[in-house]
Amino acid sequence: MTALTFTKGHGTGNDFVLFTDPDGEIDLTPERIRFLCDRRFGIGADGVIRAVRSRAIPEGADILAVEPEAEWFMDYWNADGTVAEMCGNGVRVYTHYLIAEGLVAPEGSDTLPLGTRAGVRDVLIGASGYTVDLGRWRLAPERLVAATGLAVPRPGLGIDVGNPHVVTVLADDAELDGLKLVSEPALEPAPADGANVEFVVPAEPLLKNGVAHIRMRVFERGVGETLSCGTGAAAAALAFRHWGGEQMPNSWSVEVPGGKLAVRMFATEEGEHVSLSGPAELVYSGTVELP
Ligand SMILES: N[C@@H](CCC[C@H](N)C(=O)O)C(=O)O
Repeated sequence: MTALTFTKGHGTGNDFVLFTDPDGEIDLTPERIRFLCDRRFGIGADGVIRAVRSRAIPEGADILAVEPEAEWFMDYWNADGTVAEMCGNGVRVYTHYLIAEGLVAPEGSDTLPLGTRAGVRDVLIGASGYTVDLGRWRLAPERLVAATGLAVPRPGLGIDVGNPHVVTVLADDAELDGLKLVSEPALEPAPADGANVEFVVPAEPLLKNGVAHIRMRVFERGVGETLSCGTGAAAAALAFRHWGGEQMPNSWSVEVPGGKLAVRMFATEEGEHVSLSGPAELVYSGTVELP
C-alpha cells in the first residue's frame, strides 16, 4: 500500500484528482487510475493529473528540447486508465494547482509553459481565470455518428486540437437535451485511437456583440459523458465556424452542463491557433491508500 496525498479540482465540472510526484517515482498503473476515479470505491473524477517534472519522464525529453522553461509536465490519465494527449480543462486546473502548491511562482499576468503529450502549451494567468493556447488545430476526416436518442446517424466533423474530436450539429435544444449519452456513440468509420464526441446546437441568438454562442454536450473518450470538455469546446467552436463560413466570428462562448467556456481563434506566424479560457477550482485535499 502507498499513501497518496491528493487534491480534488475541477474546471466547469470536469473533475480531476491531482497529486505531485516530481521525480516520477509513483508506479501509476491503469488499475490505480481506475481506483482513484471510481466515484463509489475511490475518490471519483473524470481523470487524474500527476504533476511530474518534464525531466523525470520519457515524454518530457521532447518537451524540454523545444522549451527548456517547461519544467512541469501534465501527466493526464482518463478515468478508464488510458492516457490522453491533452486536456483543456485539466491544464487550467493543473496551473492553479501548481501555483497553490508553490511549485511555480509566476508574476502578475505571466505565461506558464507546460509539457503535455500534445507538446508545449502556454497558459496565460489572468486576474479572473486562465487562458491556454491550444496551439494549431487541424481538420480530420468526417464520420457518421450514431447515439441513443438520435433517430438516424448524423455526419460529424473531425477536429484535432492535440487530441481527437468529432463534432455533430443537432437540430435544436430538444434534440440535444433528449440525447441519452449513457453508452459510447458509434463512429463510422471508427477512428483507430477513438475520439471525443461533441453534440452542439446554436444558442438563441447565435451572435451577440460579435461573439457566437453555442451549447454543447460531450461523450469523452475514456470517460463517458462529462459536465464539460475544454478541448471539446474548442473543437465545437472550430467546427461551427467551419460550417458557418466567412461571416462567423473568431470569438465563441460555449455553454456546457457545468458552466461556460470562451474560445478564440487567432493568427500567429506559424498559422492559426485556438485558445480556451475558463475557471479552475480546487475543492479539497486528502490522503488515500493506493491499492
Ligand atoms: N476533459 C478534457 C479532455 C480529456 C481527454 C479526453 N478524454 C481524450 O481522451 O482525449 C478537456 O477538458 O479537454
